[in-house]
Amino acid sequence: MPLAAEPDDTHEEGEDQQLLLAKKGEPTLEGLVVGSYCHDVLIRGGRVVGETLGGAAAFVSNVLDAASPREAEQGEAPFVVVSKVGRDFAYASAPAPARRPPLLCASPTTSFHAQFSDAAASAHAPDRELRRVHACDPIYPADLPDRRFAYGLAVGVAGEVLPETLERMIRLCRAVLVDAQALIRAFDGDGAVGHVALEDTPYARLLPRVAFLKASSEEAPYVGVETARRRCCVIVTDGRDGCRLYWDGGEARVAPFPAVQVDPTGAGDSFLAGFAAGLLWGLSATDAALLGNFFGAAAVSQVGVPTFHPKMLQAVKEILEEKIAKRSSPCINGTTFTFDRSSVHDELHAALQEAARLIPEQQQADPTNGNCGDICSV
Ligand SMILES: Nc1ncnc2c1ncn2[C@@H]1O[C@H](COP(=O)(O)OP(=O)(O)OP(=O)(O)O)[C@@H](O)[C@H]1O
Ligand SMILES: O[C@H]1[C@H](O)[C@@H](O)[C@H](O)[C@@H](O)[C@H]1O
Repeated sequence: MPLAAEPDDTHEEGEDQQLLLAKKGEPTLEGLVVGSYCHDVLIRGGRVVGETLGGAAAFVSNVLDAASPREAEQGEAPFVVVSKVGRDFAYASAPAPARRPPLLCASPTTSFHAQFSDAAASAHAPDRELRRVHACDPIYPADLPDRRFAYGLAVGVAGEVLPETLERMIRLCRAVLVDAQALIRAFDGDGAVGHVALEDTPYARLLPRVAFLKASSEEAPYVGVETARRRCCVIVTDGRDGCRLYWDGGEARVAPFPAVQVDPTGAGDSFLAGFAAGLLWGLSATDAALLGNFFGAAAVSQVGVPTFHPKMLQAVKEILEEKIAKRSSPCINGTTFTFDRSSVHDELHAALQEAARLIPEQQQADPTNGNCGDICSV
């Protein structure tokens, strides 16, 4: 694994201007995912019921690889992951880190204990109590590659995406999508995860330069949706109820897909990546959120980072190719977005609902699933 760079915040605006022109031969829809892989320990009733690869970067990579349109039929989806782990990292050979290796640091890998309680089975209780047990180094601006990207995803889990790092992402990427959990998490002396008001953080001033901010319903009060929607499009996810989008001048509810939830971990991450993939396919934000909901539902159906059934992915790809023949242009590649539900929204939902029937097939096919038992049955 490559070694992490030393902190260095010497990049200047002028220097970044040099990067504005994409170099010949670079993929035009290349993405930049920033946030660290981590270790997740899942605990129920005082007993460890699962130990898995975690970190939004892992869930996001998994979905982007599965759902992004490919410029060529073969090969990996074009995106780079900037992530940090310690020498204790236990999942270097798992598919996401193996494809896009993290930077190696002297500090230990970020690690979370997720405590599930029976209350989590009720509709709107918080899914789990999270405690950060170890924190790896932050990701510094100098850790980001010196080139332009079509889009960026800021998906920290433990405060590793510093304000200056987000600012550099904004300079490097044409459109940046941010998970609020990267901005508003606070940790007490015991590592318990709490939240601070976004407005009180140094990230607040960057919001007008962010395209989309995604928050869970638990995080939404700290984001201040009414203020934030005047600066960027805010998406509030609400578990099995799907999500809502709020932009300056409009809002939309996007219906969920049915799922048998066994582990809610990574639902929000998978949602955001599915949403980004939808934008890459040229969908409006409200239509792209259908793909977010689809992959959120697929994520909760398995423990840890899900493995998608090839038949399901093929079905999704065929649906997108068919329905999006009527698309305008890839929104993520420009500076303006369309938000409203399109005329194909309901057709797309119905077709994806058919594909969602194939989600449980993976659970049966993958022998590593089910060994942990249900983490959080509902
Ligand atoms: N039980 C469920 N059934 C169907 N879809 C679900 C379910 N739970 C989550 N989803 C989908 O995933 C999306 C994200 O879920 P949620 O709102 O729970 O995110 P989150 O709290 O950020 O998740 P996490 O922090 O665990 O990654 C939802 O908007 C929904 O589309
Ligand atoms: O692996 C999980 C996942 O990335 C969640 O989205 C995040 O909330 C947790 O902190 C992390 O441990």
